[in-house]
Amino acid sequence: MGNSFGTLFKITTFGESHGKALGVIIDGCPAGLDIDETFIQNELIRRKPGQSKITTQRKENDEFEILSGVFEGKSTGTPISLLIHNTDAKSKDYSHIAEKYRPSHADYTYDTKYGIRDYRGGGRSSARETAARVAAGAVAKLFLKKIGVDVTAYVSQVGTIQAPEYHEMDLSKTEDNIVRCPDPKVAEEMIALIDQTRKNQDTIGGVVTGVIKNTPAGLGEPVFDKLHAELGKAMLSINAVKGFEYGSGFKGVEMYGSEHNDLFYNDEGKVKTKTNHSGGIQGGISNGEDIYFNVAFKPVATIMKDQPSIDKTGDDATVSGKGRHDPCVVPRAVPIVEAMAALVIADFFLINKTSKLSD
Ligand SMILES: Cc1cc2nc3c(=O)[nH]c(=O)nc-3n(C[C@H](O)[C@H](O)[C@H](O)COP(=O)(O)O)c2cc1C
Ligand SMILES: C=C(O[C@@H]1CC(C(=O)O)=C[C@@H](OP(=O)(O)O)[C@H]1O)C(=O)O
Repeated sequence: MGNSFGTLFKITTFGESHGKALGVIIDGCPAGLDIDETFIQNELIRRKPGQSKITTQRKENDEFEILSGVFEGKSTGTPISLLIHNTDAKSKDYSHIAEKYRPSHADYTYDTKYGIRDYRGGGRSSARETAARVAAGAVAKLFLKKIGVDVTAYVSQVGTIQAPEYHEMDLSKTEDNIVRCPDPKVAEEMIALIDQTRKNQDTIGGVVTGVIKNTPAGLGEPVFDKLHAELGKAMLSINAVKGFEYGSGFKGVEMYGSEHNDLFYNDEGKVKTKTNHSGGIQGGISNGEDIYFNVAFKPVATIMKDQPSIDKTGDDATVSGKGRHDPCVVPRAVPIVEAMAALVIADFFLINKTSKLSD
């Protein structure tokens, strides 16, 4: 609850957007894992702010320091703690929201719950916190690499502009453009739309699709902690997320059972299905097919225009758009979605180790 996530591969994050630093404690990473710091840094670079004209202009390098849990390049089985300093906060630009509530951000709800709010940027509610998740997710990815599981994500929609289905594109091209859509033509249209929206002092939403390949069959709990339920929780815990669907998702309701059922066949001794409307999960448990899912992100709340709102006393107030903000979150949300997915799969992999005598 609160600041922690996971059962056996557990993380706790800490820190605020304009505080001294933020970080994560990873508790449960098995000992003996090679902790490739260059890989972790690259994942943080993929998420960091200030990377292109279609992201927030705050410039953080997001360099990290490991404080514990790693010895001679390997995890020791003790908690791994990892710190990222904030170096470009410019907190004075945010005093205008000390007493006023930005529509659709977390200002009002934080004040209501705690009676005190770090108004510098979004404080704890800022997606800056997700840097810590990406660092932890990178460690989970290193663990998953060992067992051959591959977690990727890409931008599949911005506004009404949509990319083709994931199997119709080369996902290795996702990092080739600043919006992180593997289809170069669609990517260009998405970038133009985000850029125009930014110039209009507005923001826009989008969808990130996650694809997990080579998951062993059998991960996930059969009742409450189903694999898709945990993936859904992980994704819905990311800032600005409004929807989660996996496999055929909401579109599946338009099909008949005869079309929707994934027919089994024997592929030289391996059980496979001819279609994958199940999204690689049946009964809450992975079946070995690709796991794929969509995560919907709303348009960013802080827009660069004046908007009517109220202040702390309930009086009418105008909130002006100040500070440095993303015009659309999805390009930078890609590594966050991957990180959260990797944490869920790593966690279930450890949990599964205790579910069968023969393992
Ligand atoms: C990668 C990423 C970047 C974001 N950047 C901004 C931003 O610059 N400005 C903003 O107002 N919200 C931004 N958000 C969304 C807010 O953090 C989020 O709307 C806020 O915490 C309120 O939570 P909610 O939208 O989930 O209700 C971003 C979200 C993500 C995932
Ligand atoms: C700094 C980052 O993105 C921030 C996410 C964010 C928000 O409200 O979510 C608001 C902006 O920053 P601040 O907290 O200063 O208002 C973004 O720049 C980051 O992701 O590292």
